[in-house]
Amino acid sequence: MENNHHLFLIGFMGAGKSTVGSLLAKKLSVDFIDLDQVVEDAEEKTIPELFSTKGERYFREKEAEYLKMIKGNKVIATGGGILYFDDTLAWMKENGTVVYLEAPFSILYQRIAEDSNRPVATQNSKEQLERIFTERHKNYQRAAVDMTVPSYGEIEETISAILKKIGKLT
Ligand SMILES: Nc1ncnc2c1ncn2[C@@H]1O[C@H](COP(=O)(O)OP(=O)(O)OP(=O)(O)O)[C@@H](O)[C@H]1O
Ligand SMILES: O=C(O)C1=C[C@@H](O)[C@@H](O)[C@H](O)C1
Ligand SMILES: [Mg+2]
Repeated sequence: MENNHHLFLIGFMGAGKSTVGSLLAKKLSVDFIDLDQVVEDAEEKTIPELFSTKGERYFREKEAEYLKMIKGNKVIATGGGILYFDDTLAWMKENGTVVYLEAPFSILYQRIAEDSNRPVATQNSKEQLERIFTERHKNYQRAAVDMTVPSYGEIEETISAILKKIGKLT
């Protein structure tokens, strides 16, 4: 059986995975999948509803399960907690390229602070969130050693940097 060749965008909440992912997919003329949206559609609940009714662990399990069902050659915006289970990264590496959209915590915090759709952001203080960020940043970087792209300037620059990294732009 042939492997998939997806492009997985990973990174903290507000890193731009959804925004960049959808524009990038258009440029590459491939389908875009927002994994958070896939989970919400399949479960017929919003992410805050899933967290409050079924719990975080249930959401994480479903997120990993639905990710592994995606076939083909797509740009996939993952959820910020996609590295929750170790084997998810192994699966992503076997099924495509993992790109980390990186930005400093101060910028990410500004982007997510006003939004109530991210339970991990609303349920933690700024200090707690920064600790979560510091821990995850190490893991995101390790997961995408040569594929880390700045995501705090112009969106077009982020897209060009990804295209360069994946060899679609010289
Ligand atoms: N260079 C950039 N790259 C990506 N996003 C940027 C950039 N500059 C500004 N932004 C803004 O940052 C926000 C990123 O939000 P987005 O919802 O795409 O993040 P996300 O990574 O999908 O978050 P989540 O994990 O919560 O789904 C958007 O409002 C986007 O316009
Ligand atoms: O960083 C996280 O843990 C999350 C990020 C979002 O993309 C969603 O997947 C959900 O809100 C959890
Ligand atoms: Mg998103």
